[in-house]
Amino acid sequence: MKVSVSTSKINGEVFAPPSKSYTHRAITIAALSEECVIHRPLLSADTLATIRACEAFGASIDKTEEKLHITGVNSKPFVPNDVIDVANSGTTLRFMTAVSALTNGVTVLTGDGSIRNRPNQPLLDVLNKLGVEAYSTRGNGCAPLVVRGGLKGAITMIDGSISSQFISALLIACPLTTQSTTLSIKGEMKSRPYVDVTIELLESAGAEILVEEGNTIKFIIPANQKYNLKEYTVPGDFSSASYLLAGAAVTGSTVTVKNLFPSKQGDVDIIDVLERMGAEITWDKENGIVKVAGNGLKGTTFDAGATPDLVPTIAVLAACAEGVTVIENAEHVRYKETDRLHAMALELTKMGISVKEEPDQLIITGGELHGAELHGWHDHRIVMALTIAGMVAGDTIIDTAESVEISFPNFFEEMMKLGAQITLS
Ligand SMILES: O=C(O)C1=C[C@@H](OP(=O)(O)O)[C@@H](O)[C@H](O)C1
Ligand SMILES: C=C(OP(=O)(O)O)C(=O)O
Repeated sequence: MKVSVSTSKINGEVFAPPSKSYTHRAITIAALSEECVIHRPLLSADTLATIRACEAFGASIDKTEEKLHITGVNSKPFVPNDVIDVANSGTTLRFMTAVSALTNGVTVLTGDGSIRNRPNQPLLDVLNKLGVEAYSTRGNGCAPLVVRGGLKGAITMIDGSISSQFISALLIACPLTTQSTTLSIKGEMKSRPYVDVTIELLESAGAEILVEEGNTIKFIIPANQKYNLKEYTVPGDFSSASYLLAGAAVTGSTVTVKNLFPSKQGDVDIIDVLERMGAEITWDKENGIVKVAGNGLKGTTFDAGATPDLVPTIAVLAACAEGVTVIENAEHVRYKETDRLHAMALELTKMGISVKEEPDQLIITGGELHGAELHGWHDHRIVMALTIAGMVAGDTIIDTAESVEISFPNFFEEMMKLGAQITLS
């Protein structure tokens, strides 16, 4: 699908969609519990992959738009009777690799072309130290993965610089084993807020994880725990909201986004960044309402260590701002659905913006965007960010637009309701 974007202003009120990260965790932890109702889940291509995988492990899931009723496997996932296909979802692959380690048989996990190029070796290495046989069929750390269950606790270590999803996955599986686990983090722990989201959900399910901060972060995971998630309401998604808020900021529009309550999501930082760049922004935390009005933006420095998913949005804000923006500490942004540093550098350059790409940085000099034919890289965040850029430039066509299905299926409809001049073909 292609999206054609003309210069647009957007105005009005919109609800942020439910959080993808919270939905993945709620489904997985509910599937390992006995019985749970999840209210307002995100139903998107990625969370549907998690639903399918949990069903393959023996959970039964009844779904409507408004809720999921999950009958879980009470800590004992079955051996799936087919390969698990996670489609495009990294979170699903990493979480289900760890769930596979809890079975008493062999699971094979694979996904689409993008997923089969994303790294998992640090997770496989730790699982092998925890009594599991886990390997990549091609020996390169990428899916297809094979996991023979038998997870036990141990004292071990993992590299924190590639993906926090490895840590979240282990935090979900290890409490259900018969020996405790201590997991130390080697190097800088990237995307830390996502691990905090995992712990928040585990605690809602009655689990206990101890965290030792210090030069080395340590997670101490007591054994023989059970999950008892009974009822959970998914909060709004700040990463998805970033496109709505940035869309208003770059087009000089006024937009109100609801369903944005304080949360452990790191991407809540978008509010701070917009403020720093000069947008007029207010956040009524009690009522979960963010209101933004576009104003001439100016460049900033942004550390992407904790919030990689904001990078495409901030790259577009930078392109529309006066002066230079440095997006730094961003190497891990290359290991997503696509290499997002490279993709954004290339596409913004096509729109006439000067972008310098370093191994872990983008240096973007704001300027006048012009319309262009752009590649969406089959990546939801690239497509949504470039749509915002197109609303400034006009005459912009972006391919692979269907990929918004991954996290924000009604993105274009919501934008059109706000007045964006968009056509799909
Ligand atoms: O755990 C999660 O829900 C996620 C963690 C982050 O990945 P990394 O930890 O690989 O950076 C983020 O980019 C992804 O969109 C969702
Ligand atoms: C990287 C993302 O998700 P995942 O890792 O689950 O594919 C994302 O949503 O931007």
